[in-house]
Amino acid sequence: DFPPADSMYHNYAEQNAELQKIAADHPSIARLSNIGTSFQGRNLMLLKISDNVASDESEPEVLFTCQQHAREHLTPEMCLRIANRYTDGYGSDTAITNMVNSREIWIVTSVNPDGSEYDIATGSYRSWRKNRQGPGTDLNRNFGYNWGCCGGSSGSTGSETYRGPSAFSAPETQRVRDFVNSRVVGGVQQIKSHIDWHTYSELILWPYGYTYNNTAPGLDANQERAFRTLGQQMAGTNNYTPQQSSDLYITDGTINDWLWGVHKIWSYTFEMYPRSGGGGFYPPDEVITRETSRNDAAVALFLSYSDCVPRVIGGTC
Ligand SMILES: NS(=O)(=O)N[C@@H](Cc1ccccc1)C(=O)O
Ligand SMILES: [Ca+2]
Ligand SMILES: [Ca+2]
Ligand SMILES: [Ca+2]
Ligand SMILES: [Ca+2]
Ligand SMILES: [Zn+2]
Repeated sequence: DFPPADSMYHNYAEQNAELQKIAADHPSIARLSNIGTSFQGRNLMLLKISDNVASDESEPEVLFTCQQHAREHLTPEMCLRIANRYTDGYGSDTAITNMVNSREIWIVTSVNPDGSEYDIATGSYRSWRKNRQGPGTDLNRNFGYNWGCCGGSSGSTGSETYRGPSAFSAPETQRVRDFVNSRVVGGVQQIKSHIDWHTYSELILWPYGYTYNNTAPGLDANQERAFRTLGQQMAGTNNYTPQQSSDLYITDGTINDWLWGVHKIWSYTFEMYPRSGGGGFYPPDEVITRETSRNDAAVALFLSYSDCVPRVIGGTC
């Protein structure tokens, strides 16, 4: 479990108890399931938030994923805050009510529960990042778009950015892949936009990661401008730094590149607090409320455009 000083962070069992409570408290707009299991057999929990939640309605779908990286424990707190706000606020907050009525929101609170539990198992942090399959795979280098193409990952098993022996070699990325693929209905991908939550550095990132070029096959100038414009507007609300992810460093096999490259899902990464210092991957639990609520406006803005991101530059879908 977490060190006693950091007891406000949710371990895997506490995450799931919180999710079960949300679903129990809001049965008409929240429903809990899973996308399958991790390498060690833990359920990868999936919360759906929408009106008529038991029905698959023809409403634009939005995905939030948290904790691909084990030690980034602030990110399940962010997913839980979104889950709580968009259920508790229903019927009282106009913007929240409108989003829940007009979209289907999917939340995966922890993509890497095995790694997360391993990181805290001894009561002292282990700085673990990867999954727990063999030497560990960096899940955010294991997705199958331009996998291992471009020096943005490692082929060494001991590396923190080990891409795995093949694309989608990790059960966890396979389950995310299968869920997203399952949302192609009548040949149309129902998920329109996505945020992957990480720590740390206080950044808002958009594709591609595999190339320094702002435009590339499947990402034209208008699309880049839409990504950048919404990224900049969201950054205006939380004071993160907006940039193309390759401005940071080249990455290949990321969730963002796969979601955009294969499915044309408008996919961002948010790197949360701290910018630097601040406890690094392990900020004290006293910052949880401040640093998750810091993103409330960005999430609201994102959700308002989440059905059609090009609208942010006057486009249509
Ligand atoms: N959380 S982090 O420190 O590992 N950074 C992430 C950030 C990241 C995510 C997507 C593209 C480029 C960079 C990573 O996967 O490297
Ligand atoms: Ca504390
Ligand atoms: Ca609905
Ligand atoms: Ca639907
Ligand atoms: Ca509706
Ligand atoms: Zn990360």
